[in-house]
Amino acid sequence: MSPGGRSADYVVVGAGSSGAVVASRLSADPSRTVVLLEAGDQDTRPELRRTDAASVIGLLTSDWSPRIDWGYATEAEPGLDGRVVPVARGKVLGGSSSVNALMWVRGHRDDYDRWSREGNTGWSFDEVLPYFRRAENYAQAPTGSVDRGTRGPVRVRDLDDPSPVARSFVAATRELGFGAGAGASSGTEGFDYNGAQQEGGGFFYQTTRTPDNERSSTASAYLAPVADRPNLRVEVRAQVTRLLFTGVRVTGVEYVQDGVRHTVGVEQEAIVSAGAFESPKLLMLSGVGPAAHLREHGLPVVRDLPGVGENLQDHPFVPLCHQALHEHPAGALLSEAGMFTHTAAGAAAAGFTGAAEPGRPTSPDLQFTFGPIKFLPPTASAELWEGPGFTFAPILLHPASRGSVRLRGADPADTAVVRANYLQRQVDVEVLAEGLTLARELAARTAFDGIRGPELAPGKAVTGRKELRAFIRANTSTLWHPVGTCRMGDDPMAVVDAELRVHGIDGLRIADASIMPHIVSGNTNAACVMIGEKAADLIAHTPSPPTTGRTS
Ligand SMILES: Cc1cc2nc3c(=O)[nH]c(=O)nc-3n(C[C@H](O)[C@H](O)[C@H](O)COP(=O)(O)OP(=O)(O)OC[C@H]3O[C@@H](n4cnc5c(N)ncnc54)[C@H](O)[C@@H]3O)c2cc1C
Repeated sequence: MSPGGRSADYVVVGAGSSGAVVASRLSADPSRTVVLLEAGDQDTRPELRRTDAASVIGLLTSDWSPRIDWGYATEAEPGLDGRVVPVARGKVLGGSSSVNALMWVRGHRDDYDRWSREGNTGWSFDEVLPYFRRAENYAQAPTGSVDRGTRGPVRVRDLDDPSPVARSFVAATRELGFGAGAGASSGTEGFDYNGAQQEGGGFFYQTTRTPDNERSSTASAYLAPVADRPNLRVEVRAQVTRLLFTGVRVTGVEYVQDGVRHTVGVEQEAIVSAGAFESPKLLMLSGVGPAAHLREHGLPVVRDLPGVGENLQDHPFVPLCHQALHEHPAGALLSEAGMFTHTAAGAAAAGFTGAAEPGRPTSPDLQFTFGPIKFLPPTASAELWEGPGFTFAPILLHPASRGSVRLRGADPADTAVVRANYLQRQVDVEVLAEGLTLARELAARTAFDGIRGPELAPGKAVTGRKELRAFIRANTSTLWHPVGTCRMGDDPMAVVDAELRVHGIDGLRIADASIMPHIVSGNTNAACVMIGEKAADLIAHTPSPPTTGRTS
């Protein structure tokens, strides 16, 4: 049946980093019909295409930002002195890849090997590498680097002209003895964190910038070039409100577009790619989730899956901001340089998810992003914002804390209740405290002589461990990387199996950030694109899958 009809072979929910990839790849075979339903609008607003730091900040701060964002915020966070933390989520074609900060980071080899060690067959680094490669089109494939994709849809570039202050950051990492890593490339000045060794410091790949300096979101990379496919129908302003079942098989999808309710039949499979908040919310609204919670909201239970909405992980960070002594050129990226390393606190707590964990994680637990802009706490006085500055942002890569996503009610228009539980576990505070100390050591290097003004935040009064901890709890926020809420695995709390099929349900997969068992070591967009690529392959090679046989 044509995708313009009342049903399609595949219905994909959400055109973000993963969903746009799934729909594009599946519809490459003209014998398959694909409908892609996106709650947001077209990505035609010019600001969504621009890549300079000011435009990227504008996506979050303009008066029109609410039109391209879901408006999510956490509940009052106990670990953050009761603060509520806004968590941006793109609501537009391309999803969060249309609004993100453009850094392209694959993560560490061990991130994926760990998923595989835990029983997720097919997800080791060597097995996911072909999907990163399939996605990537590196403008300058680094010499000496491990497998780099050069023909994929997503354009990835070296930072052509880093700002002088970002160069100071990289020089400071060298002064402190953080190397360039193995497989060093020239383009990134000796730092290929997407190569054989992630540990080290250098400039970020300009994730997804095209030669004409436009954002390469999954909408522009994967959907725009195939817009004329007759077997692919893309609907925008189409918010999916419910999956429709016959028994435990998904047979349709209900959505509301411009106030009108529609349904589309599912001949083969529905693929939910609505992101780490909206995917579990949609499952729960459809009767798949923790039974008691669904009943609490008067929802019929199709399948009791207690893990739906659990295991929420994110990347919290805390800023260390300096005044600059003189004006410096605006950066090309919001964060131009960075570093990946290990902390003593993290090492001491390694295996923090339990002694039974098969193999301890070996990937870095601390990332820095460094930007040629001021990033100050919301409480900072107006005069601190005056004049130029630069910011170190230590990021907690592997939080021990876990949060959750729950329904606010049975109305699909409500955002979900997000309890991130940031810094619930003390070790998370300790890793960030080490990060601030390391940031101060970097800022003190000769590389910053001549540009280093006073430290504005935390400020020189905040020195002892106790004061640093208090600063961290008062000022930590998110890098907008929520994952893990429909976790892949084969235990009672897992939601999907290693082929991304929802346990106990037929004709339904999830493909997005929510399937990650553990968050990856770095910004999460590339991993989500990889998940979309791999999902499409799993679906294309698997005839309509039977029930997995797992009981809830
Ligand atoms: C401000 C910001 C900056 C970031 N910076 C970076 C960065 O520099 N580098 C990096 O690697 N990562 C970055 N990230 C994170 C990265 O972009 C995300 O992890 C990734 O895009 C998530 O992909 P996803 O497919 O899981 O979800 P999304 O890309 O968010 O896609 C979900 C899509 O589903 C749609 N949707 C949701 N519910 C429904 C529904 N019911 N019906 C229909 N459609 C629905 C949404 O509108 C959205 O389009 C950033 C994120 C943000 C928000």
